[in-house]
Amino acid sequence: MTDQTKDVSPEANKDRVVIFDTTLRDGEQSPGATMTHEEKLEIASLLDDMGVDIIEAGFPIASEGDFRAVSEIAQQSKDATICGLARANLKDIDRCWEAIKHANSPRIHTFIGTSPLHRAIPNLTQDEMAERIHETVTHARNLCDNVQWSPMDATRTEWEYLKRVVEIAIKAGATTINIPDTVGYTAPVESADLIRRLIDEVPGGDEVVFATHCHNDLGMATANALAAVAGGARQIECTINGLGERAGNTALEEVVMALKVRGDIMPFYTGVDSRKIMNISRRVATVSGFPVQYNKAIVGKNAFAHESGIHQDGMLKNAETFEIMRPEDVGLTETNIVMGKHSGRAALRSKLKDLGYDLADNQLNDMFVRFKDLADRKKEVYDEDLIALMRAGEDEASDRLVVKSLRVVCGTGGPAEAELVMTIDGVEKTAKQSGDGPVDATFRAVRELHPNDAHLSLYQVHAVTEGTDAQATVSVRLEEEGNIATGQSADTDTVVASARAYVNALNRLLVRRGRVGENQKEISYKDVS
Ligand SMILES: CC(=O)SCCNC(=O)CCNC(=O)[C@H](O)C(C)(C)COP(=O)(O)OP(=O)(O)OC[C@H]1O[C@@H](n2cnc3c(N)ncnc32)[C@H](O)[C@@H]1OP(=O)(O)O
Ligand SMILES: CC(C)C(=O)C(=O)O
Ligand SMILES: [Mg+2]
Repeated sequence: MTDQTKDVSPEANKDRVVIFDTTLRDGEQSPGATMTHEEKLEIASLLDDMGVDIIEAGFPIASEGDFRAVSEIAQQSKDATICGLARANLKDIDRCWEAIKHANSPRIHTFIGTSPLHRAIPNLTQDEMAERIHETVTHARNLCDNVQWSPMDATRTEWEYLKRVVEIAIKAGATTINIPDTVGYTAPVESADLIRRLIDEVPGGDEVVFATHCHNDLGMATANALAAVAGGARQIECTINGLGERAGNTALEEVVMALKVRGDIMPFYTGVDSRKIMNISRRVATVSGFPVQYNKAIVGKNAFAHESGIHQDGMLKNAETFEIMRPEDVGLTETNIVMGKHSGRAALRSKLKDLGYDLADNQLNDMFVRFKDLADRKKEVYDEDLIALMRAGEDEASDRLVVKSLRVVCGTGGPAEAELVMTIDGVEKTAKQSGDGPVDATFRAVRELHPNDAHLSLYQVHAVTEGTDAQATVSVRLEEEGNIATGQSADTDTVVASARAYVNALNRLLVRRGRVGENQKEISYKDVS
C-alpha cells in the first residue's frame, strides 16, 4: 500500500477545485478517437505539465494496450495523480492497481451503475448491489489509499438509494465520491442541489471530496459542473476540447477559464496553468482526429477572432470592449483580426500598418474600395491577399495600359472567346479574340489592342492562399530586344489575373523602352476601331 495521497480535502483547500482529466479514458471512448500508445504518453505528459491534478489514464482491464498505456503513464508521471478505471469486481480492481501502483500518486476509480435502468443490466437487487459496492470499495482501499467511487447514472438514481450507496462507499474507504451525470440529463439547479444534499445528509459526506462528472447531451455539461461546485463539489471531471462519449464531457478549458474569469461570483481556483490550454487543445484535436469546432468556447478558431468592422474598431481601441479574456491567458499570442466583407477602415488601416503600409486617408479609401470588392468575392482576405492588392494598386497608378473589363466564354465544344476592354493612355478600346483556352484568347485580345513582338518566356500560376476561392497570383515574363519585364497580378479569377499580369509586364516593357530611347515614348498600336 502507498501513502502518497494528495490532501485535496475540502477542509485543507476550501476554495481549491481539483481538476480530474479523463481525456485518455472517457475522451478516448468517443467513437473514432482512439489514440496510439505514444500519443497517450505525450498527452499525459502535457496534462501533468499544465498542472492537472488527476489524470484518468485508461481502463486497464479493457486490453493489453490500455494496461500498458496506463502503466507507462503511471511510471512517467511527475506531479499528477494517476488514476485507472475498474468495474465493481475484484479482477478489474487488481488489474487496475497493477497498472497504476508505480505512480508517484496512484488512484483506483471503481464504479457501478446504480439507477434502476443500470441495476437491471447485471440483474442485481438493491441489497445485492449494496453488498457488491461494500466488497469492491473495501478491496480497492486495501490496495490503495486513494479510492474514488462512482454510482454511474447517479442523476437518475432514486434519492434514498443514492444516499444509501454513497454512505456504504464512504464507510468502505472511498476518499472521493464522484456523482456522474452519465447521460447528460441533469440541469444546473438540480446539479448544485444534489451535491449539497449529499454532503449535508449522507453520514461522513463532509469528510470526502465530492466530484462532478457531466456529459453534454443537452449542452449543459460545463454549467452543470460549475453548479455542482457551487453546491460543494471540489473535483471537476473533464476532458480537453470536451472530448468524450456521445456529445462529450465537460470541457477542461471551459471550467478552468470560467473559474478564472468569474472569480467574483465563483470564488474558486484550480492549479491549471491556463496558458498551456491552446497547445494541448491542438494536440488532442490532432491525435484524436476530432477537429475543434470554429466557435467552440476558449479554444475554437474564432474564440479570439473578430471580422466585423464595429467589433474590430472597438477591439483596436480597447480589447476589453469585445473580449472578456486575454488571448495570452489561454496560450495565444494575440487576438486575430480577420479581414473579410464585414471589416471596416479601422481594421484595414491597422492590418496594412502591420504589413508595412502606412496609408494616407485618400489612399486608404482607395484601397478600401478594392478590398471590399475582393472581400465580396472571397470568404477571408488574408495578409497575402492584401499585399497582392497593394502591389497591384501601386502598379496601376502609373500604368499606360489598364485592363478595364474582361469576359471569357470557354469550356468544351469550341475555342474560348475573350472580350477585353482596355484603356491605352486613357483611351478606351475593345477587342474580341478566340483562342486555345481562355488565357490564350485573352492574350490574343491584348495583342490586338497593343501589338507587340515581346516573347512570352514564363507564365506561372499559384494560389496565394487556400480554398477554391483563393486568389491566384499569375506571373508573366516577357522579353523584347534584350529587355526583360515580369508582371504579376492576383485575383480570385485566374484568367483576370493572367490578363492583368500580362498587361503589367507590357507596362514595364514600355517604361524600359522609354528609358532606352525617349523617342519611343509614344505607344504605337494598330487602329482597332
Ligand atoms: C459510463 C462509462 O463510461 S462506463 C465505461 C465504459 N467504457 C468501456 O466499456 C470501455 C472498455 N470496455 C471494454 O473493453 C469491455 O467492455 C470490457 C473488457 C471491460 C468487458 O468486456 P466483456 O467482458 O466482453 O463484456 P461486455 O463489454 O460485452 O459487457 C460488459 C460487462 O460488464 C458488466 N459491467 C458493466 N459495468 C459494470 C460495473 N460497473 N461493474 C461490474 N460489472 C459491470 C456488464 O454487466 C457486462 O457483464 P456480462 O458480460 O456479465 O454481461
Ligand atoms: C465511469 C463513469 C464515471 C462515467 O464515465 C460516467 O458515468 O459517465
Ligand atoms: Mg463518462
